[in-house]
Amino acid sequence: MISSYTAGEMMTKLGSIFASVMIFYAYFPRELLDPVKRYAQKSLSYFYPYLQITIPEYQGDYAFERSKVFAAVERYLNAKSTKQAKRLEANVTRDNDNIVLTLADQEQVTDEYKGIKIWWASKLTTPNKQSITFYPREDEKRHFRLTFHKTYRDIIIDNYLKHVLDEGKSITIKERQRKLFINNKSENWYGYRRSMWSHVVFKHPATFDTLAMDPVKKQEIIDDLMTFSKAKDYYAKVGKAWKRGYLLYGPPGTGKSTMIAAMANLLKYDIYDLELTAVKDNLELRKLLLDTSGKSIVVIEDIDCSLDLTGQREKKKKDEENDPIKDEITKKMEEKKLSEVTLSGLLNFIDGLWSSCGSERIIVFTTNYKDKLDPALIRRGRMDKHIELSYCGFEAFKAFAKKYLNIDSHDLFVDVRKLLEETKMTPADVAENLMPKSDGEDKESCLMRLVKALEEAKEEEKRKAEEEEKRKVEEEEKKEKENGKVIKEVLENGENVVAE
Ligand SMILES: Nc1ncnc2c1ncn2[C@@H]1O[C@H](COP(=O)(O)OP(=O)(O)OP(=O)(O)O)[C@@H](O)[C@H]1O
Ligand SMILES: [Mg+2]
Repeated sequence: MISSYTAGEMMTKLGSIFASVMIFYAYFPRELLDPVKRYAQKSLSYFYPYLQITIPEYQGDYAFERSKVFAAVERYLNAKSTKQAKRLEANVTRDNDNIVLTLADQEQVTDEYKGIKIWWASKLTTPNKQSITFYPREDEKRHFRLTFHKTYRDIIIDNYLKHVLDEGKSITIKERQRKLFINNKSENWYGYRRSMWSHVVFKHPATFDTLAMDPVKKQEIIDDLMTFSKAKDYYAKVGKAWKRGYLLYGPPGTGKSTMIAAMANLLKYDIYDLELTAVKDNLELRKLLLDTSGKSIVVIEDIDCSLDLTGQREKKKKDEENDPIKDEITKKMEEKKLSEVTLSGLLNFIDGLWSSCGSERIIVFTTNYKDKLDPALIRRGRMDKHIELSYCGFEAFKAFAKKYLNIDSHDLFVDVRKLLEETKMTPADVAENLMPKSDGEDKESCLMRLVKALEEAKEEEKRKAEEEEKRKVEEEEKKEKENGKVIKEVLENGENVVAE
């Protein structure tokens, strides 16, 4: 009989059966349909050896926040589904141009845990009531359903679900968009925007690979950071807060800020760039601290210029009248118009950071003049590791040559090495001279430019040293002359006294 149907007739027949079922559903009284459905499900579950767990996207009808469990499961399944599922949904992440693939509706993936097979499915339910809403989720409700054999009930509930959540969370951390926070002036803390920190997406390209410095020193810093980031249990065991302080010091242009970006990229932390001069007083500083979160680096750049160490400065004023460094700091401080934050306020801030909410934090200070800082500020326990970033050495130059010119050796390297030993040039200047100025510029002319710049710098240093020497000699001569004059006067006076 069936074979006598053509394909077209077959489709028509099936279509009419489907239509009849739909009409039956639509007109059959709901009060009768629900108990029938419930009864059918109950009898089915009696014979059905599997258990199901549903994880809804929003818990409760009026929940505005997406369930964290759902989000973690979603991340976990996304990682699995890109390899397994045939139908995926592509979404663009917020503030970003990355594409994230998620399981499409009704799509399934299988997972295995300690030899147990688990089936996951993504479901979308659309209620048939007609409503207009601002929240699309009210129309569409998504959930994940996991199915497994009931023999494994305990292991799935006690172990597997925890494993999924942990994995999901760690993928979220790995893939999350990191942020760079900058503190707002307190005038803007309230009102429309109501925020102590403004943020942008943190996308600095610096990494430890691109940071040119002595490889041994670099590896030591990387190891220190990695040990810190994995030491949750250790810190808990010894009863220390899971925090670490770094002081980066060295002349301008030696890569202090670049290293902070590399640290954040390595550990995948957010950065809180704290501008102390925009903070009115110690109380505000404390409030800002409370508004930061874990997995972050709190940075205070140019700490020497941001803080009014009045007490100390007044005491030292006499001895430092001719100190050009101090003059420069004072000038910078005046330009920035100081806040009322005091040294003790800052010390409390750091200690507070150590003991307050959130863990896994790093604090970094940068300065051009380490010696000018109050020892209390940088003692171990506050600043655990002091890192000096200095003028460009040969190893750092080699890293730049690899990065910009893709070479490991060249005849001119000998000259560069000698010149770098004889003169001081910051990595920023070496990079600027070595970088090809156009697409076609050849390696030799880039190296030549650097050699020339180094020679000029050497000449300049020599000239300055000679000038300084000349100045010293002149000063000596002047002093000697004055001393001679005084002696002469004394002698003359002595003769007069004798004559009288
Ligand atoms: N060691 C380095 N490796 C790679 N690039 C560097 C290094 N040092 C400096 N640079 C380059 O030089 C520029 C200036 O560096 P950076 O801002 O990190 O210096 P800084 O030490 O923070 O200076 P300042 O004390 O003035 O703040 C950056 O654009 C960076 O790319
Ligand atoms: Mg800097």
